[in-house]
Amino acid sequence: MPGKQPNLFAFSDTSGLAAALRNYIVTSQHAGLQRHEVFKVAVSGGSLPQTLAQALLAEPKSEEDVIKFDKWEIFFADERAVPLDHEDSNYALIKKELLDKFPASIGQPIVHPIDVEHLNDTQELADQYEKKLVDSFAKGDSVRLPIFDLLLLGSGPDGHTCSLFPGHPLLRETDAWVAPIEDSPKPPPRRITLTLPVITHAVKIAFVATGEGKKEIMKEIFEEGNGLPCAMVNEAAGDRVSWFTDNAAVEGVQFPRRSFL
Ligand SMILES: O=C(O)[C@H](O)[C@@H](O)[C@H](O)[C@H](O)COP(=O)(O)O
Repeated sequence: MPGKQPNLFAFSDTSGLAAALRNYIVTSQHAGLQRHEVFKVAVSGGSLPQTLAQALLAEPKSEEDVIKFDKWEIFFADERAVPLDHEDSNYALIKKELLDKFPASIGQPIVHPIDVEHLNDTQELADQYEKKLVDSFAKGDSVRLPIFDLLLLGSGPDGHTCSLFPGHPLLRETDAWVAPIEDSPKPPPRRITLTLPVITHAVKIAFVATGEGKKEIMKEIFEEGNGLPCAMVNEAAGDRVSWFTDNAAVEGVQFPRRSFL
């Protein structure tokens, strides 16, 4: 249905992509601050944090373009059940790529890592993370789902996003906000992840997918769907979803590109 389709943006290089992503994040930040004076974001791991750093660490072009990092609350869209200083930790990755590089003078965000007390029990790890979401989003009220201002996600070469993998029973989860997974086909196997209802309920969802290695799966996601997790997000959230890609990742993909204005 026109207007309800995801936005597909393709750039010739990562600097063009990063500049547009910065613009999009700033617009989303502005909307979040208008709405509730904070900006609630969840981020994934993989190659995303590096692109994010390129986008966010650039000098602001105007007053409007300033990243108000001290107003951000950062959650993890998925996380591996490992200590926070482990090389597989998404927290460690974001810290290294982004948080540590942001000058302290502009203020620090509130960051919500997993509670490493529960690394041996992924169900408890997920439950405790869900409690953090309840504390932040529900504040004593009963809410059906948290509404993130923005999700910043990646797509795996098999069409997974967060730690939701093709054909996995977790794709049918309807109640939990955060779920454990013990058999992730992408190592490490033990993780927690936001569930599909939480992902598709966000105000905005941005995917970043770059490189030739993504070409085949992008074709499948956009042309066939095939119940792939990324396609499920596209279908459920429609034009609240924006894909930031490079030309190599979408070469030959039959889906209308939008120009980023
Ligand atoms: O923890 C993870 O494994 C990630 O959160 C995962 O969902 C990632 O975003 C995709 O696998 C894309 O990764 P790339 O951008 O590295 O391809």
